[in-house]
Amino acid sequence: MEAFYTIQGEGFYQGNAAYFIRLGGCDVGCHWCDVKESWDMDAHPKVEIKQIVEEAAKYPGRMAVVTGGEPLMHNLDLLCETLHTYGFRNNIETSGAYPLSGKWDWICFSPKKFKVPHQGIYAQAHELKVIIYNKSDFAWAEDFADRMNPACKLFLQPEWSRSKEMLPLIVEYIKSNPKWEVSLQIHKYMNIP
Ligand SMILES: C[S@@+](CC[C@H](N)C(=O)[O-])C[C@H]1O[C@@H](n2cnc3c(N)ncnc32)[C@H](O)[C@@H]1O
Ligand SMILES: Nc1nc2[nH]cc(C(=O)O)c2c(=O)[nH]1
Ligand code: SF4
Ligand SMILES: [Mg+2]
Repeated sequence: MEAFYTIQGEGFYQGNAAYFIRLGGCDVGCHWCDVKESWDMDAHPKVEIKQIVEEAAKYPGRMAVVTGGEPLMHNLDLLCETLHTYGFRNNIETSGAYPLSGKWDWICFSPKKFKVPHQGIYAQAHELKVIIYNKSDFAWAEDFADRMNPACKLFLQPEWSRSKEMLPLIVEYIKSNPKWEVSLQIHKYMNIP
């Protein structure tokens, strides 16, 4: 759908330069999704993998973030292989709704109520990032935290339109449950992609 060099605004690598590759297509249907224009897979032209990676390699950063849409609706083996050949570190943002493909250096799993995650993701994710839309989402987040590998980083991220209401709750929650960290979508505050 699009590709751009920016600063990772979320999660563990927040603040680091990264080349984002956003793949078209998602059928998860989050009503608050901030890239609904990505949902229709057919609305976005197909681009050669080599062309995408050669463009990425023009920038000095060597961290790639593959996102979407739901990137795992595509088989990502060849994209990952090509990125690695060019010296990239491969990170993915996924809802976990489809089986994993590709070789990943970092997997950010952001589960959704609207489509159950695939079992394989729990052992493999490096980061769990739960979106907090209302108060009941804290208990929902804990349920996922229990299923993750013990080394998995845990983040709570306010749903953007609900930040004003949810942030004070997130702050208090993390003070009481310090295994969690906050993730704020800092790119939106900086007005960058
Ligand atoms: C647009 S999604 C694409 C990747 C994948 N479909 C997923 O949901 O993880 C990228 C990240 O943005 C988060 N996100 C999407 N809309 C958001 C919103 N309105 N507020 C906060 N986070 C949001 C998702 O939870 C996910 O972690
Ligand atoms: N700067 C920036 N950081 C991000 N982290 C995850 C994003 C995504 O949409 O997957 C994203 C994004 O769209 N922009
Ligand atoms: S899974 Fe990701 S891309 Fe799909 S609707 Fe939800 S937030 Fe948007
Ligand atoms: Mg985004």
